[in-house]
Amino acid sequence: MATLPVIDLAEFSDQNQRKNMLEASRYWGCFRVINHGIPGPLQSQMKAAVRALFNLPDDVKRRNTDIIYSSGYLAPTLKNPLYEGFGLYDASSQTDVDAFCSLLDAQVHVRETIKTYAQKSHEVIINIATKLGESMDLKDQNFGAWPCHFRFNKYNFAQVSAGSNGLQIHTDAVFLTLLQEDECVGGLEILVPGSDSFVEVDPLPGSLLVNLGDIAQAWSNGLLHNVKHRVRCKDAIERFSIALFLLAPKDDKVEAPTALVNSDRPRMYQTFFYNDYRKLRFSTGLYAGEALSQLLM
Ligand SMILES: O=C(O)CCC(=O)C(=O)O
Ligand SMILES: [Fe+2]
Repeated sequence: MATLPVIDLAEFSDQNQRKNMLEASRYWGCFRVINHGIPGPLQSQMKAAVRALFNLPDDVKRRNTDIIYSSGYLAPTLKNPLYEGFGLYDASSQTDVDAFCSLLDAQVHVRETIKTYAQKSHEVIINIATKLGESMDLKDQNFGAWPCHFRFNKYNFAQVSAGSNGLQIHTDAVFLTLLQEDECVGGLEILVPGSDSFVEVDPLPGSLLVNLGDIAQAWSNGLLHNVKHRVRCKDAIERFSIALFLLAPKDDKVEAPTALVNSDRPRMYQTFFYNDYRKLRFSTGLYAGEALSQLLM
């Protein structure tokens, strides 16, 4: 099991927290946060709300269609039979969150929970992005304007699937992910950097996991690490997780700020558009960060 660095967001005046966050982001591409501001009861209510959505009839679920490339409902497929997911774009907009709930005829308490959770988790992800920016001496980034995508994941694990992947090895095609894992069912594994071994991520109840994705790697000019991870089925038990993704700059243009480019660290990636990058990943089937190498200078 990997013991990931734990960052206390309430103690950020302590320089060590800042240093630890940057170190974890550069090495693991992943860390935990505690004292993040999402109360435990809201986390439980959100999980119950997500369960309720997965219990909807199939034709209702399919109303959750794509807004940006591959952002909507994903039914289990032959290739990925254990996985099912809802997607909500743009989770930073209460209007969009409302529209998603209306499409699915969500009950009042489900709608209220999703709206509150979206608002709170958006505050948390912006707080983390801002602190990460500051740890790289970038003070003028308006992460609050960057679009967000919610994904609710369900893994239909059964005895016969033990040992197989619920979610194949991938990097997240985003800047940051804020993940509420299943507090009871493990299975998330991350690749130890520079090796081919996976380690299970140790659960820490009440905490949230932060992953850095491909956009963090490209936008930081290669400073931040896009963690490779997967979900394995261990037991015959349904697993749920809730991921909020901070995607990319508002104008869709991914380009390292000039402060992160210098003669020792020349610009690594061509400027590209985020939506094109999503399409590139899906069209090439390269889900574990390899598509980024096609954008190297
Ligand atoms: O379910 C999990 O724990 C991980 C989900 C994940 O990796 C993702 O949604 O990108
Ligand atoms: Fe992921």
